[in-house]
Amino acid sequence: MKQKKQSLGWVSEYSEWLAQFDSATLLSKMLDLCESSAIYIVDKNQQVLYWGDGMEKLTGLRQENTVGKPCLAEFTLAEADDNQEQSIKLSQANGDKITLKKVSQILFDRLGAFAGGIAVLTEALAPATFVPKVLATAKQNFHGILSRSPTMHDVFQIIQNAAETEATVLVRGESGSGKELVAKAIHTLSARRNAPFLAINCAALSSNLLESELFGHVRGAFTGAIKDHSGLFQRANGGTLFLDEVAEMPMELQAKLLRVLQERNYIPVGGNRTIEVDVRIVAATHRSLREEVKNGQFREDLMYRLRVVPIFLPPLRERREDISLLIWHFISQHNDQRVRIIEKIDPQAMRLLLDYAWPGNVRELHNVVEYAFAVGRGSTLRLSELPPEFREPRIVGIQKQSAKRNPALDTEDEAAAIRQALEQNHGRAGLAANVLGMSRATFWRKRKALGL
Ligand SMILES: Nc1ncnc2c1ncn2[C@@H]1O[C@H](COP(=O)(O)OP(=O)(O)OP(=O)(O)O)[C@@H](O)[C@H]1O
Repeated sequence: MKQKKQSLGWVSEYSEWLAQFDSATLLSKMLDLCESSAIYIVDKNQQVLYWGDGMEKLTGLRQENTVGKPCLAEFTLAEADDNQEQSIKLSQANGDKITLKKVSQILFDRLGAFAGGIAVLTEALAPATFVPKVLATAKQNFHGILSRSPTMHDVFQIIQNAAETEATVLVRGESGSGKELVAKAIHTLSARRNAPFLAINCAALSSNLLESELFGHVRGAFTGAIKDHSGLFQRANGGTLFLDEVAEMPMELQAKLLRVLQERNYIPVGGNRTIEVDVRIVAATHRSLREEVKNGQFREDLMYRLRVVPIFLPPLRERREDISLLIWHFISQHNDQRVRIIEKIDPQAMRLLLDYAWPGNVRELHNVVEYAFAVGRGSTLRLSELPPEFREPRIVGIQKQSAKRNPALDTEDEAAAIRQALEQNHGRAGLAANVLGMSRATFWRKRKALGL
C-alpha cells in the first residue's frame, strides 16, 4: 500500500493541501462519498462508531443495532489487521452464508497506541463460493476428460485397461470430440508416462513432409536437407506417438508405418541405416477405416495392426448430459481470469445450448463460451452473447432435426441433470434451477413430472 502511494506521486504539494483541513472534516467528506460502500469504523474497545449504508445492505444489520454497540466477532479489528485482507463468513437473514473480503486500516493515537480502525467489506470474488455450477466430480473427470455419460464411463474403463498394456489403440470420433485427450490419458496411465508424448496430424502435411516429420531424413536427402533431421519416431522413443487423422495418410507412407509396427525399425528418408525404435502408437480418425479399406484408400493389414484396441468416442450431441457440465467447466476456467464472472445462464440461452447439434463437439462448445466472455459483460450469460448461428432460428431448427433426439433419452438425461444440480447445490432448488438455466417454475414442474 505504502509503495503504491509513492508510485502515485505522494508529493509534498498533496501533504500541504491536506494540512489545510482538520481530520474530522476530511474523514466525514470521505465517508459521505463512500456512503454506498460497505465501510465501518470501530474504536479501540471494538465499539462500532460508524456503520455505512453499504454495511446495512451487505450484512442486513441496521445502524441502530450496531452503532454505539460492541461489534460482532467477525468485525473486530486488531493491530495485526493493519492493511490486511481477510476472508470472513457471514450468515444472512435468510440463512444463506456469504463470504466477504475484509480489508482494514488500523489507526494509532498520538502516543502510538492502538486506537481502532476502518474496514471495507466487499463480496469475495471466489467463483467456488459464488458460482452455483455443475462441476465435475472426481468420478466425472478422467484425466481431464469430463463426462457424466455412462458410455463415456465405459470408455474410461477401456482407456484404463488398455493403458496398462502395450497394445496399439485406434480412437474413432468426430472432430473436437476429445481424441487427443484420450491419447494423452493412455500415455499418462501407461508405464511410458515419463517418456515423451508427441502428436502429429497426418492430414496437415504433404506426403513428403509427413514422411520426413515421422521418420526424419539424412543430410542431402533432398534439396534443402542441409543437416540430419530426427523424426518423431526417434524423438518419441520410449514414449507414445499420437497419429491424428491417420486415414488421410498416403498409401506409400502406410507401408512404412506398417513396417515400424511390425519390425520396430525404419530407415530415415535418404538414409541406408535402420533405426530401432520402441514407440507406442495411438492413432485417431473421424472416418471408418473399414470404409476406407473398402474404397481402396487404406491398407487392410495396417487397419488390423492399428485397431488392436478400438475406442469409439460418441459425439457431444449423443451425450447431452455433458453439455451443461462442460459449459460450466469452461465458464469456471474463464471466471478464474477475473475479467468477467458468469454466475448464471439465461434460460433461453441454455435451452439453445442444450438443443444445439454441436458439429464441432467439445472444441466448438469451448469456443462458444470463449465468445460469450469476449463479447458480453455481467454475471449472466445472455442469448445475445451466443454466436450468430444460435440466434438464427432456421439454422438451429435444422441442427435440431439432424441431432435426431430420442425423447426417452432426453427424459433420462434431464432427470440425471436435475438430480446432480440439486445434489451439488445442497438441495437448494433456486440455485439448481439457475445452473440448468430453468425458471423456478419450470424446474418445479419438471421435478414433479419426473417424480424427483
Ligand atoms: N470430455 C472433455 N472434457 C474436457 N475437455 C474436452 C473434452 N473433450 C474435448 N475437450 C477439449 O476440446 C478440445 C478438442 O479436443 P481434442 O483436441 O482432444 O479433440 P480431437 O477429437 O482430437 O479433435 P481433432 O480430431 O479435430 O483433432 C480440446 O481443447 C480438449 O481439451
